[in-house]
Amino acid sequence: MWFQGLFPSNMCPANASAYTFYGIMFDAGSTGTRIHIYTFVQKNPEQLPELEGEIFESVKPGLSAYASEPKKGAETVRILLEMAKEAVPPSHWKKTPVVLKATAGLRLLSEQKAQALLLEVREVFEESPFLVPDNSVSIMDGSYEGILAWITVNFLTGQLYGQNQQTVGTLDLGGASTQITFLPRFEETLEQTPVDFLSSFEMFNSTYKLYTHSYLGFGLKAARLATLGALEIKAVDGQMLRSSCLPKQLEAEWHFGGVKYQYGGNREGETGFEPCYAEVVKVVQGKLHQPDEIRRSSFYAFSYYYDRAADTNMIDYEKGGVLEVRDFERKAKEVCDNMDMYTSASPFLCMDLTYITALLKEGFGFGDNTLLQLTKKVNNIETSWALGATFHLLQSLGLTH
Ligand SMILES: O=c1[nH]cnc2c1ncn2[C@@H]1O[C@H](COP(=O)(O)OP(=O)(O)O)[C@@H](O)[C@H]1O
Ligand SMILES: [Ca+2]
Repeated sequence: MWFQGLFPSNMCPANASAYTFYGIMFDAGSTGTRIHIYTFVQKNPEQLPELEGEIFESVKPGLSAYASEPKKGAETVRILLEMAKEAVPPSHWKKTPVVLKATAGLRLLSEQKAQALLLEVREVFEESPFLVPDNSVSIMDGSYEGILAWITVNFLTGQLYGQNQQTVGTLDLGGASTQITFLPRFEETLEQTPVDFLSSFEMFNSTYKLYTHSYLGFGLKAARLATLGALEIKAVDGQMLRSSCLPKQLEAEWHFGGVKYQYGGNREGETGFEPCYAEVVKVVQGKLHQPDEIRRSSFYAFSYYYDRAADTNMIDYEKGGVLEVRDFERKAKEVCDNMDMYTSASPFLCMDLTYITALLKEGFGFGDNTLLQLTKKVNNIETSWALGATFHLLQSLGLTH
């Protein structure tokens, strides 16, 4: 494969006859739309390209918030695409591919609304000076989301080439869905796993049989709605949704996926970690497959795992850090049992930390001492499925020279 030798550029000597090319990947997530502009350098025709850098920008809200105004949604993509015109020299525009992949936010919309949004985005792409491959705007299959993020992290950490490959599992917690992906080490894991949780993938001349699954409706924001009971009632407008995970006196409004929700604390009843955990655990208990082997492995965790760990100073916002699963529980207790002290943060902080704890322990079945490597960037590249997707794209287009 062409990117067999695609090493971080600091590993190879500079060469005067270097050839640079680019790839543009849009991540249309449920909470925001992001552009990743990757630069690759081919030092000479015999060598394979290297990843040189990334330009990253994002806007909020995500495309699904424009379900009823698809043209307005596509405008957000146009604005981000303007950045690509700055980043990529005009001489390269025509051969630089641009692709958008949407995730859980669009998966949850009606087919008609999702297609209307994708159509408008496609028009924005067609009007741009970039290369628009077939199928350049689509909703990505959930299993690819996990696989491609796994490829990104294991590529960036150097586990997909060289000797002593020790791949790491990945945990992604989005707004509407969540993914778990790892390379099973034990035969029993393969035997005990439903077939649709296993995916073979070829990369860097090796075939990896990965365990991967995307749980739709188990992202952090979808879980808030499930905890509040918003998914069980038909007309949410005007209904006050209450939870013991929210500050007692709180009453507020929240817009998500084009719907307005009113929510508040348990004025009369209990508040705090214990009643909150009891509420939240119902959302995950018995709903997820629990592979035994993950109790003995460590995982890279990003997206909302990272954000909430950083919000509560468990890790450094820039550098990330290593936590145990029990650290999320400890912090959830601290926040939920002292909600008055955390009034400046999001009113959902207690619920979010409690959900992360319940998802990890009761959902996936992680042990209290499972290690989580919280990571936002490796070598200054975002840990996102977008890089894995770009490798795949460039390979399919044969864009190596
Ligand atoms: O490239 C990225 N860099 C940093 N954070 C990202 C990136 N992509 C997604 N995220 C994080 O993912 C979370 C939102 O998930 P998203 O909007 O992608 O929902 P979804 O995956 O359920 O569609 C946020 O924590 C956001 O910071
Ligand atoms: Ca995502």
